[in-house]
Amino acid sequence: MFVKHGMNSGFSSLASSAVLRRQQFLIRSLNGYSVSDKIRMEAVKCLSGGASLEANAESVLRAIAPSLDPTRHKGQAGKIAVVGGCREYTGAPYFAAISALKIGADLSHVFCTEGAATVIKSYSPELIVHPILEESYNISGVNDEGKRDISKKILSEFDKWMERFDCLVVGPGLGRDPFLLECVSKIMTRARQSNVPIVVDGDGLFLVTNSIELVSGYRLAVLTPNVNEYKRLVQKVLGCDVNDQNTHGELLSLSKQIGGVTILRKGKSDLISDGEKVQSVSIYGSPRRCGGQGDILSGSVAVFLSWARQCNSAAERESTISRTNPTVLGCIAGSALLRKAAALAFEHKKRSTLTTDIIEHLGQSLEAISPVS
Ligand SMILES: NC(=O)C1=CN([C@@H]2O[C@H](COP(=O)(O)OP(=O)(O)OC[C@H]3O[C@@H](n4cnc5c(N)ncnc54)[C@H](O)[C@@H]3O)[C@@H](O)[C@H]2O)[C@@H](O)CC1
Ligand SMILES: Nc1ncnc2c1ncn2[C@@H]1O[C@H](COP(=O)(O)OP(=O)(O)OP(=O)(O)O)[C@@H](O)[C@H]1O
Ligand SMILES: [Mg+2]
Repeated sequence: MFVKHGMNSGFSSLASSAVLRRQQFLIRSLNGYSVSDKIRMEAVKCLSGGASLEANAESVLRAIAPSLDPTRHKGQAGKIAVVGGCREYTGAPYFAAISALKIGADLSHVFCTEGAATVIKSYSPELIVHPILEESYNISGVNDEGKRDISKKILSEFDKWMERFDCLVVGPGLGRDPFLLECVSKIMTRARQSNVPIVVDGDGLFLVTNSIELVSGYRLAVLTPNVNEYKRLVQKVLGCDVNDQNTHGELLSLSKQIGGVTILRKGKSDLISDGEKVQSVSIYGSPRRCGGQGDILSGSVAVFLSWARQCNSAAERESTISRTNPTVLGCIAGSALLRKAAALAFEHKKRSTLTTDIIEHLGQSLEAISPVS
């Protein structure tokens, strides 16, 4: 009994000293004010825009990063699921899922095809991999009724887990197989019914561009298009070609047209809009354009938006922030972190910088912005 009591008080003093150290750091970096007020004011400033469109991305990240409090249990820092991984692609879902863990999520799942599952598991024992998706080539002899049964089984397997997730990332390395995409549409519909946020990337954007109703009007959806994916989205939704003379107006219209879905348009500067305003993140990144950086971003946005949602409910209870959009905060923080990590990786590896090198710098970049103590 005595020992147990001693351990508890040891833990709580450890907890309070860690919290104290974090608060002291924040006070030093924010010059005065009450720490929580100032952090939230910074976050509000970032959302309310002001003269500059450039988001105060590092402040946003600091505002939403949870402290590493020993009283918290496994899962509270985020449970993320990536839906992706097929015959062609195993790297993309791995990059997204492992990035979520490296940033601080507690659990990261991958839902993929059976063939991809073995490969993804072999990359990392940290990931929880569910080999549930099917591609047409694998069920070529199956009739329509059999396909409906397979589809139902996939959905019920996914349903067992879905309520546990703080965010889904749909699309990295998903492929474009029609049967697989039809099943993923149903997964997205279920997630939406349960109010689980969805980050849509890669081939998920191919799916959504052709079936915009999957996300239309869903305020917990984030689309992260690259140059090609954006072009296709604009053509389909706005019915015109991309207009580089009206970048911000076009992004605003696109988001509004899809019912206020948050869009992160990747490029030289990342542009973010939820139809209300446009924010940009232009922190210097890397001149290397190796494949997979977008996958890091989608996994990161999933974690940060989950953290921002937790933050929001605490803030709302205190009536400090009345209008904050966690999906926008998540995008700003994700973009800033990826760019910072890419810059660090490039400093070391120069022309040979690869996505795995950037992932290795996520922790160091996060620590530089929001130190643990
Ligand atoms: N290692 C992996 O497994 C990777 C898989 N990926 C997956 O690959 C699938 C297809 O994604 P993609 O990004 O290739 O699809 P896109 O439709 O964006 O790209 C198709 C082609 O367009 C070209 N392109 C890309 N950026 C361009 C630019 N800025 N200007 C002009 N042309 C450009 C590229 O040569 C690419 O082959 C997705 O599921 C994605 O997640 C990628 O994430 C990359 C890494
Ligand atoms: N021209 C650029 N200059 C600087 N940074 C860029 C540029 N283009 C993209 N980026 C950065 O790289 C990140 C990934 O964007 P990219 O366009 O490569 O995505 P993607 O094509 O979806 O990547 P992936 O290969 O993972 O699918 C963006 O968040 C952005 O910060
Ligand atoms: Mg991509």
